[in-house]
Amino acid sequence: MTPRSSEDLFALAPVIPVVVLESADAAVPLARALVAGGLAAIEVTLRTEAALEGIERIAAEVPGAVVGAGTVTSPEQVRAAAEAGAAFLVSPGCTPRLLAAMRDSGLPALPGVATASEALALLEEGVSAMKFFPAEAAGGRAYLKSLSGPLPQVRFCPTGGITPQSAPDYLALPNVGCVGGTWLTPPDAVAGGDWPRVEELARAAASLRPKG
Ligand SMILES: O=C(O)C(=O)C[C@H](O)[C@H](O)COP(=O)(O)O
Repeated sequence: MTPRSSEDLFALAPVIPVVVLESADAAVPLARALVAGGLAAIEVTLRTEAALEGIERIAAEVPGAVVGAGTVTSPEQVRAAAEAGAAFLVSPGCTPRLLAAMRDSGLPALPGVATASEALALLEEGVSAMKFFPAEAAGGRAYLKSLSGPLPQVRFCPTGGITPQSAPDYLALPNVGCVGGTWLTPPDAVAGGDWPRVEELARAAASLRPKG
């Protein structure tokens, strides 16, 4: 399924795995393991040299995967990600230039915010789905719960410091669409090609439910 909106992304799974690829060769088996475990949406961060090629390979070779680009911080990166075949975009923060480029790409996006003012600025632009980053460091679940009072129309994907233990508490909030995290792809498992372990972690994450 190709997500047409950020709400579509939220509907794919309770967790978006955030993936740091040191080698493009790991991209396809890693994505296959995540999809086999039940996590279709995969965010490949543009923090490494291998990221764009990894996105390209996943988009071309892994049916069922919805691969997006994370750590998008410039209009140039938006264009490169779209060219590589990214199906969605995620950024840690947002600026007017970055938002304009995201819009121009036509791809669903989760621009990052960490405060009420930043969320209001995006709302003024008609954006109501956002990444909340860095979730734990910026105030965590309590902070997001506080935002749901004055800004009930915003839905967040909190990311940054989230664990399988804390994810169900976040998912229980009315303003959380899904959560993001790197715990699905431990660096040693990826480096060692331990795809069964990645699939197992994905399966556990795909079955996470809101607490309470
Ligand atoms: O800059 C970005 O857009 C990122 O990709 C930041 C990541 O969302 C966090 O680094 C997640 O990392 P964990 O806290 O290990 O789950």
